[in-house]
Amino acid sequence: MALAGVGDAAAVTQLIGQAIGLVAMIIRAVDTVRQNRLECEHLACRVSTVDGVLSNLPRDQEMAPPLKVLKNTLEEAHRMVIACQNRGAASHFFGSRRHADCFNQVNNRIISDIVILNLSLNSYMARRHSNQVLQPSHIGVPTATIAMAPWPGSSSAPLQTLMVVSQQSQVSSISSDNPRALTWAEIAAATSFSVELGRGSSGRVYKGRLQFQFHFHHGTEVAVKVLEKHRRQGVEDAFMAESNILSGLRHDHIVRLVGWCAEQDYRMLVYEHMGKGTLRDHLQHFGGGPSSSPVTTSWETRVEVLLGVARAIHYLHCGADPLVIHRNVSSSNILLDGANWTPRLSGFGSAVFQAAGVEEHGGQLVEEVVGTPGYIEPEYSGTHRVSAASDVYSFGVVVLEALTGRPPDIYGVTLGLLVDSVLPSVQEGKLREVLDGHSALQPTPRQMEALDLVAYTASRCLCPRGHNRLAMSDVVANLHRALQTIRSN
Ligand SMILES: Nc1ncnc2c1ncn2[C@@H]1O[C@H](COP(=O)(O)OP(=O)(O)OP(=O)(O)O)[C@@H](O)[C@H]1O
Repeated sequence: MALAGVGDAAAVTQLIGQAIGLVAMIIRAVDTVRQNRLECEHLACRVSTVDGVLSNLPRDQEMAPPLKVLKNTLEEAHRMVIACQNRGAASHFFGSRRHADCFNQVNNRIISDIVILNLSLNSYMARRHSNQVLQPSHIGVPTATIAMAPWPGSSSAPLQTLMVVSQQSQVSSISSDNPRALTWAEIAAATSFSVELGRGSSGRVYKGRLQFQFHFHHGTEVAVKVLEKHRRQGVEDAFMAESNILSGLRHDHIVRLVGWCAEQDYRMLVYEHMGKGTLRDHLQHFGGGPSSSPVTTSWETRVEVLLGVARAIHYLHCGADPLVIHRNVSSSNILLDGANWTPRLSGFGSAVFQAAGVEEHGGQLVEEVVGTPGYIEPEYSGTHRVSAASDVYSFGVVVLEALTGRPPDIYGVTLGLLVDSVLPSVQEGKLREVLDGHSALQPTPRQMEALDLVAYTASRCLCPRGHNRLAMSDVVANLHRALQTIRSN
């Protein structure tokens, strides 16, 4: 593929700069609006999610056409917000049109513009990938074009997308089954919505089995997440984040998205079913719960699970393209494969693309602090600036949970957070006092040596940001060493 020439690259950079500038102008203008305040705030929230996408775009000529369309929409959105600064300007701008309809239209246009931009990005990355000579570690190949249903509010012409396979050595070996748009009828054929697997902040998850005759997915067990219709704005953003981000990720320790459904008001995400539940399910024998699984009864399996998840987060931070911050790493978002207990990171509804060059400013500014209580990094919750280091902190809490078997948020038991109640003992070298007391987990001296390293790693994930907190690459290295120590037992 011909890469963009210098002139093209400069023009694309300029377009990106203009679009980012418009995003900032819209967000600033919303502060002073007097009319339609709520709608303007929703609009600002929507456009702020565009920011991360824009910052990560390659300077390639292929990006120019969708960028121009997005820029026009942002200009329209900016004019709308400015018009809302006073009543006279608003009635002049909207005329006899319903204000809510105008906001809906511009919101829908922004969504469809981002989807088209994302499709161009995927196609660019697929072509770039196919031009590279595959090294032995590059498992998987770029894949076929798949049809995607028209997004509500977008043009009625079907869109085309290409999925890419990342170049990480841990990329999934599954190469031919890419996420695709599913119709409501296909979902209804797959599930009766009677077996509930769990509930998240955005909806319920049901078990199903795909019925695609003559398709390799026929008979695949799936988990169907139905995003609830209330809180439309949040649902739309979670759906966009999860479908956009997850469909570009390929890793053995990241849950696989099979497809999505965006028909009329429905927003559903379909994943490969993970038959053994979540890591939290297997740790909660503390206070009563299942107690016979290898995750519950074996230090080796626990450290294997932690290592797999650490690799997945490391891939998000350093290997994915664009890079991703998960923002909701927790033991409930670590699913276990039914076949072999392989852990897979899930819960990408709050994930964001990492904006370039924001680390030195303390991370990227986000509208809302999201995450699970007990896992949220204090710096992020205090400043609204999220960074890869925020995921490292949350992972540190997961490691403490795996060591102690205790939940992250133990109000009602000891009135506090796990970090506050357990970390001091770990730092004072009294790990044994807080270690999971399950009868099958009495550690041998070699295991204790490994667990000390795991605990030390947790404490270095949980120290204040900038005070020697580990990067995920170091976490992976430490956990790998700990696992080898256990296996050498
Ligand atoms: N692929 C899957 N296989 C089996 N069970 C699943 C799967 N995905 C989710 N679940 C179950 O559904 C529950 C809720 O999942 P969901 O992804 O909605 O959680 P969440 O991360 O809290 O949601 P959100 O990201 O929207 O906040 C999980 O805790 C798990 O029990």
